[in-house]
Amino acid sequence: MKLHDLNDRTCGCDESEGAPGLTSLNEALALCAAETPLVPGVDILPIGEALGRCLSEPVMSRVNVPPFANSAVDGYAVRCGDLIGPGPCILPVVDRTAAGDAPAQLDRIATVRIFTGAPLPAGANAVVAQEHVTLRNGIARFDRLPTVGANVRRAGEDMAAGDVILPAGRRIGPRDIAVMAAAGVAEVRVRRRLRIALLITGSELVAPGQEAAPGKINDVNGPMLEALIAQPGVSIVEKARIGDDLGRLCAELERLSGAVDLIVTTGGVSVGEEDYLRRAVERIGDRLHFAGVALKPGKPVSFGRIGTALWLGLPGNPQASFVGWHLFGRAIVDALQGATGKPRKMIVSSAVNLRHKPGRCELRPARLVGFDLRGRATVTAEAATYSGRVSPLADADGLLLLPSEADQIDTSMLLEFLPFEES
Ligand SMILES: Nc1nc2c(c(=O)[nH]1)N[C@H]1C(S)=C(S)[C@@H](COP(=O)(O)OP(=O)(O)OC[C@H]3O[C@@H](n4cnc5c(N)ncnc54)[C@H](O)[C@@H]3O)O[C@H]1N2
Ligand code: MOO
Repeated sequence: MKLHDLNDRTCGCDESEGAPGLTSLNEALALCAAETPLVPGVDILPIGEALGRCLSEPVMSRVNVPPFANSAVDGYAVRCGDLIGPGPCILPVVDRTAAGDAPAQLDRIATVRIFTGAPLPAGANAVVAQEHVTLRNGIARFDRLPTVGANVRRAGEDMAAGDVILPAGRRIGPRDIAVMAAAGVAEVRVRRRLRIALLITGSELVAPGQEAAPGKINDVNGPMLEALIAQPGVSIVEKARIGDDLGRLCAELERLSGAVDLIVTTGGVSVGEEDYLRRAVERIGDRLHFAGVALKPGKPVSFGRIGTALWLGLPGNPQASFVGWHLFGRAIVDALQGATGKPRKMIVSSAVNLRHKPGRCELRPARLVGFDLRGRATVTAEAATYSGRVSPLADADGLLLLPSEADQIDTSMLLEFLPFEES
């Protein structure tokens, strides 16, 4: 990956001084949560098809887990009350029980040969592991007396029938599927699939691989956002690339607003004469919740409503578009689905001193490089953020938050870091 000239200033991010007229990052995130309605409607899915979907109601265990007391080891089931004195204990083996068998009976001074997972014989209350037992002519002998419950997995010790095992709003992961399978849950109710439209604007754009005439560039945001948005529970039902034309944009936004839950646009959201998105939403939309955030990159990011559809206007610069989706797009998707989980966050320190211009929070692609003397993760980042550059994204493990008021970031400061979930 090429090293960038640290002194070059071609980004445009710092064109307006400070943050006049911009909404703070926290306020913008609060508006995303407050102004996003929960989508109506649920799907009922087999648990094996529910990965990544969001529970619309709590899930309860249908059974006790385990459903019956069973042995945690291969060994010999005993009744502790039979075993008195210092030992050794000498007991006849009167039965044999394996996983899947119906429970045996232990109703006399004896032992039952038992295997891991087999139901504990009625009357037995402990299992002696076979490593501590010698067996000769059907007689088991062991020296150490077991305590009541030794090597026994009690019925319901993991989960009890009726227990809430997963809360509403949980985004289902592989571990949740394990818990539901154990609890005898076959199907779950999850929020219905979101319908998202992706509209990439810019007269300069061509599809990657297509011959680019002078003045044209490859569309980065289209393929990048398709990959970022494509999650279980979300369908991109419309995607289009259109030129900078106010009339066409208005018509397209109006059409899409009746068909989807969320319209995501990129480009054309800043202050230039060819930037039509805000004007289009002001003309045909119902609300503009914010237009511009004290954030770098991503300053022009905007959020509003057109009819029943939400609109997220991401900037054209690819790094700004990426950060805008990471912060606001994911928050809006979570709110539409009623997801209660919070994005993962780490506290790190920078392995190198960094400079930052006060006024806007900055989210700079950064790489995890090791640990400091206190065991805290350390990161390195480029000396500046260039929102038009794409290559720093591939090198990064996450986004490092440089607080808006800080001008110097030194290696002793604690910083927030948002790790990427995908590899
Ligand atoms: N006078 C000012 N100019 C700019 C300001 C400002 O405050 N005052 N803000 C700058 C910031 S910050 C950003 S970010 C950009 C965002 O502008 P837009 O959202 O209107 O985006 P465009 O002007 O359409 O494009 C910006 C840039 O990105 C390239 N681009 C656009 N779409 C794509 C795509 N799909 N794939 C790859 N590259 C794309 C486009 O060609 C431009 O170079 O505005 C600054 N200007
Ligand atoms: O270049 Mo701008 O700050 O949004 O990304």
